[in-house]
Amino acid sequence: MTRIGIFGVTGRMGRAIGEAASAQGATVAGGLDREGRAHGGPATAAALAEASDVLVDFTAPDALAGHLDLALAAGKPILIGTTGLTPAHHQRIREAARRIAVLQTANTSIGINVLRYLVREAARRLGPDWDAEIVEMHHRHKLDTPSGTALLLGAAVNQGRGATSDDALNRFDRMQDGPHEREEGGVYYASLRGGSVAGDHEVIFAGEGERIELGHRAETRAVFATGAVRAALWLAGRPAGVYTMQDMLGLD
Ligand SMILES: NC(=O)C1=CN([C@@H]2O[C@H](COP(=O)(O)OP(=O)(O)OC[C@H]3O[C@@H](n4cnc5c(N)ncnc54)[C@H](OP(=O)(O)O)[C@@H]3O)[C@@H](O)[C@H]2O)C=CC1
Ligand SMILES: O=C(O)C1=N[C@H](C(=O)O)C[C@H](O)C1
Repeated sequence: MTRIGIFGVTGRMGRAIGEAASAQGATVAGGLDREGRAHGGPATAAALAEASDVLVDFTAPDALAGHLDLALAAGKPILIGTTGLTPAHHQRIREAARRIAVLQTANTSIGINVLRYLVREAARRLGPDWDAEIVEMHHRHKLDTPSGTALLLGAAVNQGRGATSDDALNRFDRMQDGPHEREEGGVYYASLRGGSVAGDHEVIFAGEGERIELGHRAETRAVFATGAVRAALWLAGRPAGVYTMQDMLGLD
């Protein structure tokens, strides 16, 4: 049985992953909270990494480097689900992936990863004349804005349009530089926070006289947890490298 070690075991996602593991033939090796306290399993972080076949990280960006170091020291694969990552974090992931398998994704749900594919293909065919607007809503406790998934969907728009980079045309603040017209080709973001919403995302392509709306609603955090366990099982035993949910699902 594959043993999963959970960084962030006391959090919303950590608890949901604990609940999802056994249904997929996995077991929880143990987990750590913010202070590095063990909750089940080995007493230290290093011992937890040793006792796990695969690690998962659903914590906070400033914890990423330490968790990668633990995975590297133990030679164990790690799934990074934490969002709000900067380019420096992504660089750190690429460096670690020279020696261990790392799957980084802002969203482990199957539905979002299929939506990502649909959005890229829609953007490719529609072109920049169709204005792209991304709207997301999450629970009141979420810290990062926009969501990692909104950025992932924006990257899909940029890729579909053949932009020079995944975030080439991103525009986050409509009021920056004062009132002005929408920039042609820009990908704009709107974030809502409130209540207990697990995660809603919508990509709107607005053309002249018509609109296409592609969206996903997570009705429960269990969809992320189930996808995370599936991805962790897939990752266990893989050779070093950076992996994505697309690799796991066989989507390009
Ligand atoms: N990729 C995906 O599919 C998904 C990603 N996420 C992302 O996962 C992350 C966690 O979300 P969620 O579970 O809702 O958050 P919670 O705040 O509920 O849980 C965070 C967990 O991480 C721990 N933690 C917080 N800060 C640190 C730190 N600096 N070092 C080590 N551990 C820390 C907390 O410990 P303590 O209890 O002691 O505070 C807790 O166990 C967020 O970035 C979120 O966006 C969320 C859902 C799906
Ligand atoms: O914090 C959350 O809850 C979620 N975070 C991820 C994100 O930032 O996209 C994924 C999901 O939407 C839930």
